[in-house]
Amino acid sequence: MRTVAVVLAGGIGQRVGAGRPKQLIEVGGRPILELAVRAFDDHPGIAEVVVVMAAGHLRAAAAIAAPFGKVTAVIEGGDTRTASTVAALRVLADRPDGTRVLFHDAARPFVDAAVIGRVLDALDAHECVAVGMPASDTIVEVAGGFVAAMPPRESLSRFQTPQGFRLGVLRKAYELALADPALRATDDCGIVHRYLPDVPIRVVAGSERNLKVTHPLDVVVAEHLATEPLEQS
Ligand SMILES: Nc1ccn([C@@H]2O[C@H](COP(=O)(O)OP(=O)(O)OP(=O)(O)O)[C@@H](O)[C@H]2O)c(=O)n1
Ligand SMILES: C[C@](O)(CO)[C@H](O)COP(=O)(O)O
Repeated sequence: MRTVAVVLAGGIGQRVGAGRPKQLIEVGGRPILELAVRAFDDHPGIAEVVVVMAAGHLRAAAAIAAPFGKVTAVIEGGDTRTASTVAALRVLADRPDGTRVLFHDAARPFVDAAVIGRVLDALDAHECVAVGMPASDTIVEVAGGFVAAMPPRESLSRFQTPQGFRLGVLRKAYELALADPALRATDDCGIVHRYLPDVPIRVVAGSERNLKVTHPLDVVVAEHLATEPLEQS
């Protein structure tokens, strides 16, 4: 079954504050968006790439995507990451439920073939796959300025992307989510977990290099990684 990668670049990068979407910033001389698209275009397990771009920047995204033979569409995203995923699901409306689809943050330019490969392998046996890394800080739940819960650190995982799905499962989860006026989510596995709780979500290992460029400091780290790659971990 054909596998489609969706590169979500619909955000405006408010926290980085570069005055333009952070995925257009260059690290190591290449736009962050280009690096993310390249990772999927290069991967032999990916047949097609869809780019979801922030409104007002489609021309820039199309120019970046033009050299990549697997890119079939560059579309406009929505106001939230969730709305951008929905825009991609619309473009994929005619695809069979069994289609495998990977959703990736454009803001993670250093995703590599090994991580993508682990997601693809896990999708052979599972309908929903997340990428996680062990927590290194102690993470607590805080309510009203006080610690409310301290889950054991060994049970916690920091999610990265790509997140992989059988298209039919993600469609169903989003159908239920969009009917919920209280819908709030920070990722697509979260939508499946909340609205289709019986669907197991397999977690495979990510990589420390697969960081998300979120704050100005991350741009500095990304520039360093782009020019002086560290040992893979
Ligand atoms: N409306 C949105 C918001 C986010 N994203 C994408 O989802 C990924 C993770 O989002 P985030 O890091 O929050 O990016 P921004 O929304 O751009 O950042 P900020 O919240 O600081 O504005 C990014 O690749 C971003 O482009 C998207 O496709 N559509
Ligand atoms: C999907 C994600 O990258 C998993 O860690 C994360 O939830 C995205 O969050 P953001 O606030 O949209 O950057």
